[in-house]
Amino acid sequence: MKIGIMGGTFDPIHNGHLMLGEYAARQFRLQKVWFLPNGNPPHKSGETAVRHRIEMVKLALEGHDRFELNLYEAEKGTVSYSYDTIRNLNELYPEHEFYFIIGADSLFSIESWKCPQSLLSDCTILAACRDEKDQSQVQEQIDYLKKKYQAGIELLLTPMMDVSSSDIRQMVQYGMDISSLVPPGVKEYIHEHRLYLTEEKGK
Ligand SMILES: Nc1ncnc2c1ncn2[C@@H]1O[C@H](COP(=O)(O)OP(=O)(O)OP(=O)(O)O)[C@@H](O)[C@H]1O
Ligand SMILES: O=C(O)c1ccc[n+]([C@@H]2O[C@H](COP(=O)([O-])O)[C@@H](O)[C@H]2O)c1
Repeated sequence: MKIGIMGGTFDPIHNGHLMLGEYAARQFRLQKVWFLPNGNPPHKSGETAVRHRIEMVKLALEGHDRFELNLYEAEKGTVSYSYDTIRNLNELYPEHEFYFIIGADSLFSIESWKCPQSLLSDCTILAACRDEKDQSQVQEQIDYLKKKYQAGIELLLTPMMDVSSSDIRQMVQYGMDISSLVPPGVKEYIHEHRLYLTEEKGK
């Protein structure tokens, strides 16, 4: 089966993440997209407790038949590096073909990730470009990485969706309405558990 991997901190998950999963599935005929909230992100700190982030992912995925929650990184207990996740998923599920979905900006930093050669050899990367004017720059970077690492990287075209988890956290703190940015269940969860009301996040 062709499986998309959407890794992220999802603090909180938002409509941009869901849109990315939908476009990847449609454009590359992925049968499933697995959402992997990371327990200990390699590049961020002070994130909300993983149990909250998992619950919000569960609520957001309701009604999306192709989307599934995968707890591999969340339950790992150590920092989750993408190369290690993909290597382990390939071992656990040799019958599947994995497509790692990332924002195109990550393509410009992926060489500083842990073991990029391993990650780039073990799966196909789908790099989402959100801005048409940047498309040629992104294509140049794809060509560079493909040549250097013999990598499989494809351009994923998505509409521009100007939303990020950091914006949402700030909006909640300022008492602003986030209804258009997250699924209703996620909005309710954030309010019920009083997440993001202060700079210190829910533990
Ligand atoms: N609005 C969006 N449109 C398309 N892709 C997005 C969008 N927001 C995030 N992504 C992608 O989703 C993946 C997971 O992102 P993450 O969970 O870090 O969310 P984020 O909104 O970027 O968070 P933060 O604002 O806290 O950095 C990344 O590959 C990121 O590039
Ligand atoms: O493996 C790494 O070194 C690495 C470094 C930065 C980010 N990642 C992964 O990339 C995905 C999206 O990360 P980000 O920074 O866009 O939120 C998420 O699954 C992270 O675990 C992975």
